[in-house]
Amino acid sequence: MEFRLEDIDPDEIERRLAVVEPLTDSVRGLIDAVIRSEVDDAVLDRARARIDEITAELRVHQKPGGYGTPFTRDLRGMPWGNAATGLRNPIAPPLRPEHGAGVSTGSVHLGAAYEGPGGLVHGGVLALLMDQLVGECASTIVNMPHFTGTLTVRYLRPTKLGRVDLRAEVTGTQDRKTFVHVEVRDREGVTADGEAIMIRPKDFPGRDEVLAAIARTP
Ligand SMILES: CCCCCCCC/C=C\CCCCCCCC(=O)SCCNC(=O)CCNC(=O)[C@H](O)C(C)(C)COP(=O)(O)OP(=O)(O)OC[C@H]1O[C@@H](n2cnc3c(N)ncnc32)[C@H](O)[C@@H]1OP(=O)(O)O
Repeated sequence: MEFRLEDIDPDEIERRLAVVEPLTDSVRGLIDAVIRSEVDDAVLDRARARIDEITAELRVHQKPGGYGTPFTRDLRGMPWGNAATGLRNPIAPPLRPEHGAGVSTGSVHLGAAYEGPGGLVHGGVLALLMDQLVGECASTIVNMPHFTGTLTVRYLRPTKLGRVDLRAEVTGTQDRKTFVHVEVRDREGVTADGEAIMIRPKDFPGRDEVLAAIARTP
């Protein structure tokens, strides 16, 4: 986990998102189309050549490694490459968590790209979403990042592709540990639940900047 300060204002964030979010959405559409298209092989071949061209164009100037987790002076995080929530990441559904007092919620639409057994959501995808939500739930309660130490998932019944709702709730804290319960529902009710032991790491790159930003927060 590495945090870095990126000193930009809300207008600049909105300007960047206005460009990249529609691009990310278009690529999500592309992923879905690649999975479900029944066009001729020649059309698929032509599509590949055009996509390769676009990929080469985007690679002319790119970051090394992952996108990282930049944050502003107001502690607004911009983890736009995150696998579950990333606003620049076409494989992220994306989950857009909302946080209350010790409770975090989020809803996603899981289509063909998230399939495991036919017509059903992949168990690993559910674990991914649960992991993210418990992480954010534990982190926002004390405004410090937490790692998932242990996440125990029970798959209670199959989860249908389509709308899925998640809810996480802090059930206790002990020193650097925060305990979180999480539930997943499809349109017919609870399909999976989990218990997480979240741990606030003693140290992580960018920690001093995060602490300084928190100290400035009223
Ligand atoms: C924007 C600015 C920032 C501001 C912040 C505000 C909001 C932020 C919003 C969002 C934040 C991010 C949200 C992310 C969400 C995504 C979540 C993930 O996917 S996390 C990746 C997967 N998890 C790992 O990769 C962990 C890998 N493991 C480790 O790094 C270490 O093992 C770690 C940190 C988990 C523990 O290491 P130690 O050195 O701190 O642990 P020791 O000191 O030995 O133990 C401390 C206590 O924890 C228990 N413990 C240790 N490891 C445990 C484990 N794996 N499971 C359960 N308990 C464990 C121990 O028994 C001990 O408990 P006793 O004090 O004795 O009661």
